[in-house]
Amino acid sequence: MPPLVKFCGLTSPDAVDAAIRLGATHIGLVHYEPSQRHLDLSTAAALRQRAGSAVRVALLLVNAPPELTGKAVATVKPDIVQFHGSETPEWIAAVKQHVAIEAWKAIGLKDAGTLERMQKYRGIADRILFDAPAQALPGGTGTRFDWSLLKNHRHTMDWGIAGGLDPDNVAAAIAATGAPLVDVSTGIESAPGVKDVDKMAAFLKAARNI
Ligand SMILES: O=C(O)c1ccccc1N[C@@H]1O[C@H](COP(=O)(O)O)[C@@H](O)[C@H]1O
Repeated sequence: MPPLVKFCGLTSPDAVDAAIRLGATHIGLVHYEPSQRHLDLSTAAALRQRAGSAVRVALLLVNAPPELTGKAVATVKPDIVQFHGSETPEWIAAVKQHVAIEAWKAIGLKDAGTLERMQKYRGIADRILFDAPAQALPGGTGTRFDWSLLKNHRHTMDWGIAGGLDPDNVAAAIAATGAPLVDVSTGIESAPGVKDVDKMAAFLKAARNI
């Protein structure tokens, strides 16, 4: 079964069209002001509408307060909210009580202890996205984590990997981890926030031809 492929941090209609044409299964829109891929809610809503049902759309939020989370979901109408900050299971459960939405939780994978601690998201997050531990920003930095940490891990939740993936390393990352979903942002850009269609195509080819 080829892995699901999510292109995150799309900022333009052209990038959305290319992701769909090339066959990505998911796209991500970032609403987080410090990010170079930040979209205001009306721009995110327009890109989400453009995607229609051709791909699943994730809205990435970082520690957004409840009112903002509600407003963002109501405005953008994503299929998924990707919580990419330090949101607790209680936080995500509270959001899900108000809005029926698929919730992904990004986890900065530092060591084996992280794999134990993240069990508290079981039954609350619909997918865990393993990423590199937070740097200056909590994600989107092109930083890898140690893939070998997942080698013998028995997964108890749906999951995927992110963090420093690119067309040259994604096949090795899938081989090392067995990831059913790969998520990339920096690795398919020509400049921060600008997606490169050739890199998007190369990433999909590498992820699917293993
Ligand atoms: O893209 C961002 O700017 C961003 C900001 C804050 C949190 C997460 C962010 N991006 C997500 O981080 C992972 C890994 O990205 P990369 O491939 O290493 O650049 C991915 O899910 C991005 O969408």
